[in-house]
Amino acid sequence: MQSYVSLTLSNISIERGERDLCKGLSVVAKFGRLYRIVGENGAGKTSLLKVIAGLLMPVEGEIYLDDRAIAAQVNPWSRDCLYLGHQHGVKKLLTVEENIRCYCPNASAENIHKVLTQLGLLPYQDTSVKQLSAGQAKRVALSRLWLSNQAIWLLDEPFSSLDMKGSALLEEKLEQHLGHGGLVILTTHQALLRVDAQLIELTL
Ligand SMILES: Nc1ncnc2c1ncn2[C@@H]1O[C@H](COP(=O)(O)OP(=O)(O)OP(=O)(O)O)[C@@H](O)[C@H]1O
Repeated sequence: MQSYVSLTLSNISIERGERDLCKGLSVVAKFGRLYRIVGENGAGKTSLLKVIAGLLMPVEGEIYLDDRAIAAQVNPWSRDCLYLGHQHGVKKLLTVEENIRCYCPNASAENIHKVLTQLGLLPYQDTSVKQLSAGQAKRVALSRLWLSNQAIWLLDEPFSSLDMKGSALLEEKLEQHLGHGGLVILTTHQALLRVDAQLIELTL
């Protein structure tokens, strides 16, 4: 994993469907910390995550990784940034293991076994995702975090559908990522029990 100091959102304005979602938002997000985007339904939390992920263009503003504008990055942004949207992003007709192999084609059999064990998915390794519960399918989607090399995790509602054990497991993983110098920016309607969150408030 590459090491960085900060991700800076500078004067970001986002508009969707001719509605302003945020105007002139500036945040310096430090690596090693977790940022939680807060705001009511429709405030623009998902939209802001998509802007940071490079999936949506802001009407103005710039994003910098340390002192380099992301647009000017030589390496693809995906090398540093893992975005998990609140759609599961799992292929329902594939098995659990096939999904994980799609996400991480270079993962060793040993690592995949480890991740399946940690996420309680080992008994479902060869089961197609369409036969899983919502929480189990969410665990498949989240397996990317266990195999990720990216420093920046952008997570839209990562706790949704997870039971208490799954939520604790995910928080532990986030804590570990921060401890390794990673940066997490997420949305969640759930209280975080283990990790301190800095808030990015979206209010217009
Ligand atoms: N594809 C789209 N085209 C036009 N407008 C959109 C589109 N997607 C979302 N919007 C609008 O953008 C606004 C912000 O949506 P967004 O999903 O970012 O909010 P949110 O804060 O994540 O909401 P929630 O808490 O309900 O998940 C909403 O008013 C929504 O109607």
